[in-house]
Amino acid sequence: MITQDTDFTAALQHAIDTKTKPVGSLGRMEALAARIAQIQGTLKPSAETCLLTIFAADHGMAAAGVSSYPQDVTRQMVANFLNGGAAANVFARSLGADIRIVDSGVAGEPVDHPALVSRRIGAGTANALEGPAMTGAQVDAAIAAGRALGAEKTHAVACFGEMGIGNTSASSLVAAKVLGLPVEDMTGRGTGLDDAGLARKRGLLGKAAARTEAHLDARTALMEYGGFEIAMMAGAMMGAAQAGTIVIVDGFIASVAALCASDLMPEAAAFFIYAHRSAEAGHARVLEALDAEPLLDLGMRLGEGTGALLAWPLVKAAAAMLREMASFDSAGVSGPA
Ligand SMILES: O=C(O)c1ccc[n+]([C@@H]2O[C@H](COP(=O)([O-])O)[C@@H](O)[C@H]2O)c1
Ligand SMILES: Cc1cc2nc[nH]c2cc1C
Repeated sequence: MITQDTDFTAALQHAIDTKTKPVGSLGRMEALAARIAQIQGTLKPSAETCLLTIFAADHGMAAAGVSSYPQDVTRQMVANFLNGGAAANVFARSLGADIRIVDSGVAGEPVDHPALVSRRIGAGTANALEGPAMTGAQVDAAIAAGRALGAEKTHAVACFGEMGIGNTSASSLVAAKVLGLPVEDMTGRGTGLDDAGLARKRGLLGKAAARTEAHLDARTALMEYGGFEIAMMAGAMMGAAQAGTIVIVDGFIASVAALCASDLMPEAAAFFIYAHRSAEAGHARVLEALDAEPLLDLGMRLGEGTGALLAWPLVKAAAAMLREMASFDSAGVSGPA
């Protein structure tokens, strides 16, 4: 938990305001720097290292045709991540971030690769359109496994991403239940459904939502509708916050995981920095509920942690500004007249 006192907060604002720039001229970068300083409890923060963890899992719902891509893509993309060919790999390499891939529950036989981190809860969830996606034991195991991974403090910044065909459906249902809103308002095109596909998805998710009460706590919502990767990511966000690590939250699915993490562990929310506004309908509602204004708006809707990676340089630069910029005093520059 962040427990910086009012002296620290005052000293922090003073440090930002006395940098060699007109007061407030670095705009939102100033609030970002302050946030990082609060998280790290120092006026000389640093965000020089970054680890992206991608959680992959499958969804029983995928078989009902809620996505424009087949379920096999989840497994094929895991191979692509391991071969370094996905957008997340390219962005991570380009920016100097590290990356690890976690099998949270990909359908079929376990993927066999030396670099893959296996935390399989099962071979995909059950079909949440018909009954609970997972058991109580499975949701608890997924959260616990994520929490342990997130708590490993190896980097200053943790980005979390996901891969799972059907997981925008799972996320829409989880968000709707946690927020007590109609799932129709939360449902979007995911990987790219056309109008007919979206209408069909809306109908299916509406029926799935009708199985349970309008409002559910985060654990129950994850159990009824979630995915192993979403629950594991929520746990990882909680673990990272507990370890004092800055968490950069990616797009729609990651924000739903952050919503769940904030519900399960309210003090974790102070460690979350929202990377970007996804083009997925429903993200705006979730961001609003979280009172979050993301750093970027690039029209992206890929997932994999790609938006989080792109936000990391801003986080890194904001920390460097506070740590390294001269003050009016130290540089001998005249302050405001
Ligand atoms: O992160 C986002 O905002 C986002 C928005 C739409 C789709 N995705 C990605 O697309 C996949 C889920 O889409 P769908 O249509 O299969 O539910 C999953 O692998 C996500 O990483 C991700
Ligand atoms: C190709 C592809 C890559 C992805 N990465 C994240 N979600 C994805 C969905 C698809 C379909």
